[in-house]
Amino acid sequence: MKEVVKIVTRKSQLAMWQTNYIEDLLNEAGFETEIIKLDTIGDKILDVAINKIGSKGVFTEELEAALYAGEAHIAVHSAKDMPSSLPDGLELIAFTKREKMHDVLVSDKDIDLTGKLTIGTSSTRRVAMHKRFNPHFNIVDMRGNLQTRIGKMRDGHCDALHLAFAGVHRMGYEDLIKHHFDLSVFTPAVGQGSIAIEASTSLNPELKQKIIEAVNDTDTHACLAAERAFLKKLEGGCSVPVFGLASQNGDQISLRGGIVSLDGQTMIDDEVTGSMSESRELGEKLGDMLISRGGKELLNEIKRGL
Ligand SMILES: NCc1[nH]cc(CCC(=O)O)c1CC(=O)O
Repeated sequence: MKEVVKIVTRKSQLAMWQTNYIEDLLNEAGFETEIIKLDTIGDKILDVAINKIGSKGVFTEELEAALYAGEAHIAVHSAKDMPSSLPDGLELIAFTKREKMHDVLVSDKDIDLTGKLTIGTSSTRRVAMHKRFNPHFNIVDMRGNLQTRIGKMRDGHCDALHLAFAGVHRMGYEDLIKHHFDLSVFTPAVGQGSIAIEASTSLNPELKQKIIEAVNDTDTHACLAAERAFLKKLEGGCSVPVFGLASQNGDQISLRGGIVSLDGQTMIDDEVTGSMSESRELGEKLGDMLISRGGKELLNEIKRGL
């Protein structure tokens, strides 16, 4: 008899794509899989901006309850949606090989970036970056899953949606991409493009090891360790305008990251390079560098303004 891995996930189409991707990896490794689908607060409350809902784990808490209760062995998340600190007794055990990390503009129309475009997004990072780099854009809040947002765009709420390439690609909307943002200018949120596996620290160690072997990409894991350590130093979640992206070259990791004020006026950013075996320390180092340049004060000011 094959061993069964019980997987808990959100119900959205993107979450299901990502869960099916994990299922395939586990099935190839000889496991059977069972899916439990749950709604999170982030899925239920759609008329409030994410940073106003208040809870840090808006897309994670209900899934974590299933892990605590032992109803599921693992939860599947977009790595980007994971707070930098997890609740006691839970850990991220694996990260999948990353999809392309950059952001894109999606639209039915031809897009002229020099024009007065109305852009839909619910990310404070994207709003702040546009205020800095594209102050002529009009930004409107756009919540909901990808399908809902595209529907709202087609109803005339905005000219284009600002989204992660990864989600657009996974949902098959690539032909609507009208612009690819440059990674070095429009640096993504920490974790963008990777799928994270969360488990209880009391998960059977042998099962945990087998799941890691089936799912984890070592290079991505090292990059995400650096990015998440950086975010943790800044005590940031996915709702603050912090960006961070690590890339790996041989046994070296380079990490670029920063904070941008909500009005786009102030940006503190820097880059560090170091050994892949010390990726977490590298992230902490970059965090400390930004803090010494006034990063904490900037973040406090941002949090007051949210
Ligand atoms: N914030 C929601 C979210 N979480 C993960 C993705 C896309 C997939 C990914 O980045 O891994 C998205 C949508 C988006 O930002 O466009």
